[in-house]
Amino acid sequence: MIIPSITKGLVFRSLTSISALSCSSKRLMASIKIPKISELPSLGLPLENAKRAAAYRAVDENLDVYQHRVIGIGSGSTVIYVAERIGQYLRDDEYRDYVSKFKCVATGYQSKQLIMDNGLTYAILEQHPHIDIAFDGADEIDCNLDLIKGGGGCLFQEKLISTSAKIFVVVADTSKKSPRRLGSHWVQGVPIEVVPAAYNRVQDDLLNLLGAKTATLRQGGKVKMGPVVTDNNNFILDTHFGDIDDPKKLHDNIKALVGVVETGLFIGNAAKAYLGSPDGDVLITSRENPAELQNETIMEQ
Ligand SMILES: O=C[C@H](O)[C@H](O)[C@H](O)COP(=O)(O)O
Repeated sequence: MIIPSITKGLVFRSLTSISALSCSSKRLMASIKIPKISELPSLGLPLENAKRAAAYRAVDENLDVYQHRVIGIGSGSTVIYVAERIGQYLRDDEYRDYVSKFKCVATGYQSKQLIMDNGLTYAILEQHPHIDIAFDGADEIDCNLDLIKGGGGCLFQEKLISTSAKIFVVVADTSKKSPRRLGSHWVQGVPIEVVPAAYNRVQDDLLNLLGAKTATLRQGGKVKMGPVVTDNNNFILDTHFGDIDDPKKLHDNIKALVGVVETGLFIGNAAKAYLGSPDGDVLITSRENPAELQNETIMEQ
């Protein structure tokens, strides 16, 4: 079992050094004590337990309630638990005065909703261009902490937010770990956001100039006839290259094509990744220690 990270994390360490707060506004919202990770009821679905474990640990161990002010909230099904955990801090009297001052910037429509649904303050990057910390999911994570993202179609704004953040923390379940090189797990292909008028031309260039095996215009399927349109009114080409030898070079080559807005290759900007398992264990890798497994034994030391 994982030791409850609330007793290990940044939040707790900071708490020990401050005295209790007083504020009349904190009575406006019903107070809860933040649930300990070790005491959380099962969500009934192993994958959801894994995602929640990763997200809660990532928040508890990296969010500095007393120092951080601008928070990036990513997209996807795992980051739901990040927003939920930060919302729990907001409802705890110990932290409310600090968390209520957070400005949360979103990577798309879904994350804007998550921010508001959890009672947090939504803000825009134009007003808050310097993000203290950002949390986001990933579709594949390699041993260098390079990522494929954009499975949910949010890659451009995700890159904007994650590269504007001093600390970028990835949250995912362990199935997202790349078995070999990037591209070997997320075989649906690297998502590439393109200007609609250029999608044919970019598709040809990907196949003929950059050696893509497939470059498929993402379709809405049953929920929307025709191509998926991103939050930025663009299209997405899911482009499979097989195992990617040099993700940075491939990213640079794709970006050089006229009509490309952004790629789902996130190279060199994730500081840490939290990968949850259904039993609640969390594998933590960091840029300094890419292969390091910080399991329950290490956490107990
Ligand atoms: O466009 C979507 C994002 O890049 C997501 O962060 C990514 O697809 C991971 O999503 P999930 O947490 O649902 O696996």
